[in-house]
Amino acid sequence: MDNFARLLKESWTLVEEDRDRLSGRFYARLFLLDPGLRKLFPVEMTGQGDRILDAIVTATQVMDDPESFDEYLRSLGRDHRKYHVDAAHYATMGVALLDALRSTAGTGWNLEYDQAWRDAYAAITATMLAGAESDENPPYWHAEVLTHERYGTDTAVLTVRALQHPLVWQAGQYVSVEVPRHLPQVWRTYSVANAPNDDNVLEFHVRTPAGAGWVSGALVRRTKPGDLLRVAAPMGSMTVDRDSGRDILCVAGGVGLAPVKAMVEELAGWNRARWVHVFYGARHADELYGLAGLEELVAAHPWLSVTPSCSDDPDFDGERGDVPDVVARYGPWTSHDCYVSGSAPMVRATLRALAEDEVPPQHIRYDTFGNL
Ligand SMILES: NC(=O)C1=CN([C@@H]2O[C@H](COP(=O)(O)OP(=O)(O)OC[C@H]3O[C@@H](n4cnc5c(N)ncnc54)[C@H](O)[C@@H]3O)[C@@H](O)[C@H]2O)C=CC1
Repeated sequence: MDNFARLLKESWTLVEEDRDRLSGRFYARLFLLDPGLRKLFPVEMTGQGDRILDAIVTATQVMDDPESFDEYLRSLGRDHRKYHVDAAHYATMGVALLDALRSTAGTGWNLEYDQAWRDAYAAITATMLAGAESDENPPYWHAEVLTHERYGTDTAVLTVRALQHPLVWQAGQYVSVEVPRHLPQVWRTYSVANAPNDDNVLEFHVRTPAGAGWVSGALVRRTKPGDLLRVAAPMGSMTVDRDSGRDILCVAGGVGLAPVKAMVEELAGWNRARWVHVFYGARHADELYGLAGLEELVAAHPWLSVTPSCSDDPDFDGERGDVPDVVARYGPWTSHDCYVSGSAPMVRATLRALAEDEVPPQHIRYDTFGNL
């Protein structure tokens, strides 16, 4: 690790235990510097602060990996067009961030850290702005809800049509979604659950355990056909490597099935020679909402196999246990390309199982929603 990356990581340890205070100070300073910025943020700010800081912190922590750094930031810049942020806003946010870091870190902070964060922030925003400027798409698409199906009390599968412009994504990517009617200016990310198509139709799988997740709650319980959503730029690097001849392992937990389904649908358009194994885990059998659809794909494609499993259902007539353990039982996976999608603990456990199996890390792809 070079000195610059070391300074960023080291200085972050001074504030990381104090995220709430850092976030509070960042916003207080930001709105003092430019009260006009307040209107770019949702009325209710709970949780919002962490999202922006998360993005900046993730960026500083991957600075020693320039390739992923560059693509991550360019897509973040494209995505941030939905907030209508411009170069002047980024400059003001930089001042607020440095002030918040200094005052939260206290006496441990020094001039070297200060300079490292200034340089990092300048590099981050330059790349984000370059990403935003190179994007010819609108900042977001209006999207009409076409269908909305509920599975149990907390899961929904919905399809939407992006209206004003072709929306180009790659199977496995995710987009942020806003429900303007119920929660203006609050955006959350969802994986697109179908392969790219000429009809501009996107499918989403949403689950919201009781009481959690405002946007997911609105999408599951309050959204209906005809409603208008907003969808922003596609992001994420969990996409099928078409140049690889390796067979494929997909591990999906719950609604983590969404990107896996999109990838399998896309593979159906061209794959002939690669075996594809999907492991699909839920807690209870009645939560395997996507199984019937997967079985239809299995019937149509001889290269596809699907193994469902349940972790908390003693009556389930199939594999039982946490999905990473089930995957480990079926190994070795050393010669496969592996794709993992689900909650952070499930992804972590799967990465551990694959590491024990000695799968080379460069053959594993996943996107993190939340800290791994
Ligand atoms: N691209 C991605 O990575 C995507 C991720 N997601 C995330 O997937 C998650 C899905 O949540 P739910 O539908 O509620 O599914 P869930 O949390 O009920 O997960 C069910 C499956 O995950 C396994 N699992 C859960 N916790 C585990 C642990 N600690 N260790 C090992 N295995 C564990 C269970 O064995 C079961 O097979 C959400 O957090 C969502 O944000 C959703 C869509 C795409």
